[in-house]
Amino acid sequence: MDVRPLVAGNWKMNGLETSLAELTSLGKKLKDHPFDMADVMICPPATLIARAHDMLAGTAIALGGQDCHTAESGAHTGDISAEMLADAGADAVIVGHSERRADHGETDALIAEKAAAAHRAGLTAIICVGETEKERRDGITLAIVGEQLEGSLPDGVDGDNTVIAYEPVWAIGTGLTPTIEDVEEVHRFIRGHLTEKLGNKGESVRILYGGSVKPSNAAELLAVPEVNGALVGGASLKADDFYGILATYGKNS
Ligand SMILES: O=C[C@H](O)COP(=O)(O)O
Repeated sequence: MDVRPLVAGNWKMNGLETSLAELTSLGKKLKDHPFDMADVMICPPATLIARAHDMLAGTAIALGGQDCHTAESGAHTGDISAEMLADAGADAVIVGHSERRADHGETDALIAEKAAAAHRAGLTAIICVGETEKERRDGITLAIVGEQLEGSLPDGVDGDNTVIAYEPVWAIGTGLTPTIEDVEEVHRFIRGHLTEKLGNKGESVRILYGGSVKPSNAAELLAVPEVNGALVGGASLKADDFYGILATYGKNS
């Protein structure tokens, strides 16, 4: 099944008010060169979502958060609920990024609860999976990704409310990428898992590749079968680089 690609930028813990100039610049590029080949999203730090939402009104750029709590509200100092992200103007939220799995000990079960919270708030959950360098070396990549999918997907997943991002941990921010064959193998495996679990609904869930995607390698990576877009870290911080990745899909003017 042909699914509309999504290119999402994850700013991680980067971005002050001055960084919003990059969003203005990206919005202008997309306005000057109307682009309808893929959905475009930026996930800035939570502090910037509301301002970004105001700035991006009328543009094709959607917004996402980078994490959410499982609860709607309550005594959880420092946390942000999916409802709060939606209230600030987000359309989606990343859950289970490997940096959260590593830095905060997040488990598959917690990530499934966070994804369910995203759905409850009307947000698309972008659920991240991916193996470490050692796991790849040990030849257990598919087993690890399968286990993460099994544990991290809540009930009720479909192509409208969920996106899967395959991000090999060792490829994040390192400049390293898997071979095209390895990317294809994992994406086909994820698609198989989704269709086995969800039937036809599993066909429409977008599967993004993430890990050192940049303008110079995007064309090759995004052309791989079952790669339905990218989750971009470092290269999403600059409008020119991010637009260079988007332009891989072509522009209509
Ligand atoms: O969420 C994005 C990824 O972790 C990829 O980051 P990167 O493009 O800087 O490697």
